Amino acid sequence: MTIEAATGESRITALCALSQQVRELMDATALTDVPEDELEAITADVAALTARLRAVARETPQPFEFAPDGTLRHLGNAVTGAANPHALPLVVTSDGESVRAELSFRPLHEGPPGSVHGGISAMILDHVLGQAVVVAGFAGMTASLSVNYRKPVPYGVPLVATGAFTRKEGRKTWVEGRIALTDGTVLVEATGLFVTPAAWLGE
Ligand SMILES: CCCCCCCC(=O)SCCNC(=O)CCNC(=O)[C@H](O)C(C)(C)COP(=O)(O)OP(=O)(O)OC[C@H]1O[C@@H](n2cnc3c(N)ncnc32)[C@H](O)[C@@H]1OP(=O)(O)O
Repeated sequence: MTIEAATGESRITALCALSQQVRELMDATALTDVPEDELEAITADVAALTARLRAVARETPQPFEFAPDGTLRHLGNAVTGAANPHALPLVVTSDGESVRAELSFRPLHEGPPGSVHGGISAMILDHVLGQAVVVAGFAGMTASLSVNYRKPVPYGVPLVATGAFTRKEGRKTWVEGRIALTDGTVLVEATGLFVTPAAWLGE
């Protein structure tokens, strides 16, 4: 994989603004209660906008790249990508040893009525654990992820996701993490095994 320097920052800013507006559209769609004729009119408007966006299209989302400040970013990522409407987007920070992200789910993420879908929580933890692998100085793909659902995850509530390295053996790295309320109450725990593909090491 080649990582290139970003170009066209003002266009990136516009793309991120569009993605945020689409998130709001998705939220509004999940909660709307407008009459049926209004739904049909809005559907036609959205279809027209979709066609305008598809007029000039990439084959893949925005790539891994170096931002102008020298940091790595992946604007097309489904969890962290500011240019991907699917992403929260999650902002993961690190103290050099572990990783942390403050987040809040939305009604759009509903699984069981009134709480967040378990697969959404697992997706967030997969990413946070992957970042913990990177912070530990390694790189890898998720080989296995074990998730323990302790309590239903509410939406519309501030939460904290954390992840940390536990051990390393050859190309295998184990990490653990959790999603908790801000008072520390653990909602979901996960352990992950990440494997550095032999190809990444030129083996
Ligand atoms: C900063 C960015 C953070 C991003 C976080 C998001 C992470 C992701 O979502 S990644 C996407 C999801 N994961 C994937 O798509 C991975 C798909 N799988 C693969 O590519 C490969 O199977 C991969 C890379 C996991 C392992 O492939 P490969 O390097 O050929 O493994 P292989 O040589 O067979 O095995 C290496 C070791 O790992 C072990 N291993 C491999 N796969 C598994 C597994 N699924 N479960 C348990 N152990 C495994 C093997 O037993 C072996 O152990 P040992 O060295 O003790 O004999």
